[in-house]
Amino acid sequence: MTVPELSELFRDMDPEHPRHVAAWLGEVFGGPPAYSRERGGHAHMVGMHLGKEITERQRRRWVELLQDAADETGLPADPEFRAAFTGYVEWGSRMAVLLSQPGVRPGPPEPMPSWTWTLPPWQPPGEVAPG
Ligand code: HEM
Repeated sequence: MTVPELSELFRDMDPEHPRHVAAWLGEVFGGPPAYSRERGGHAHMVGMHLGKEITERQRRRWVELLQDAADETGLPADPEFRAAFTGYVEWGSRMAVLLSQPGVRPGPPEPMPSWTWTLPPWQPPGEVAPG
C-alpha cells in the first residue's frame, strides 16, 4: 500500500519497524519491557523522531493507519480500552510532531510512559426479571 503523505518519511524504514512500534505500545500498556530491553527504551524512540519535521497532516494519517492496524490485529474493541488507546496515540503522536521539529534536541533521559484504563468493558444490562 502506498500512502502519499507518508511514503517519503518512511522510505528508508527498517523492515522491523512495525515490530518495534508494537513492542513499544505493548510496554506502554503494561506488557513485557521488550522495547526497553531490546531497543534502548525512551531515549532511542525519541532519537528516531528528531529532525523528521513531521506535519499535522502526516500525524493524522499515521494515527488513522494505526487505528486500522488495531482493528486488523484484533486489539480489544471495547470502548473503554479503545478510548485509552486513542488517548495515548493522540498524546504520543503530538509529542512526536513536537520532538521532530527543527532545532529540537533530546532532553534528559525519561522513563517509558505508562498508560492504563480503569473501566471494565461495558456489558449490556441483563433482562429485567419478570415482576
Ligand atoms: C504514539 C505515537 C508514536 C509512537 C508510539 C511511535 C513509536 C516509534 C518507535 C518506537 C520508533 C523507533 C523504532 C525503533 O526502535 O527502531 C519510531 C520511529 C519512527 N517514527 Fe514513530 N511513533 C509515533 C508517532 C509517529 C508519527 C506521528 C510519525 C510520522 C507521521 C512517526 C514516524 C516515525 C519514523 C519515520 C520513524 C523511523 C522509522 C525507521 O526508520 O525505521 N512516528 N516511532
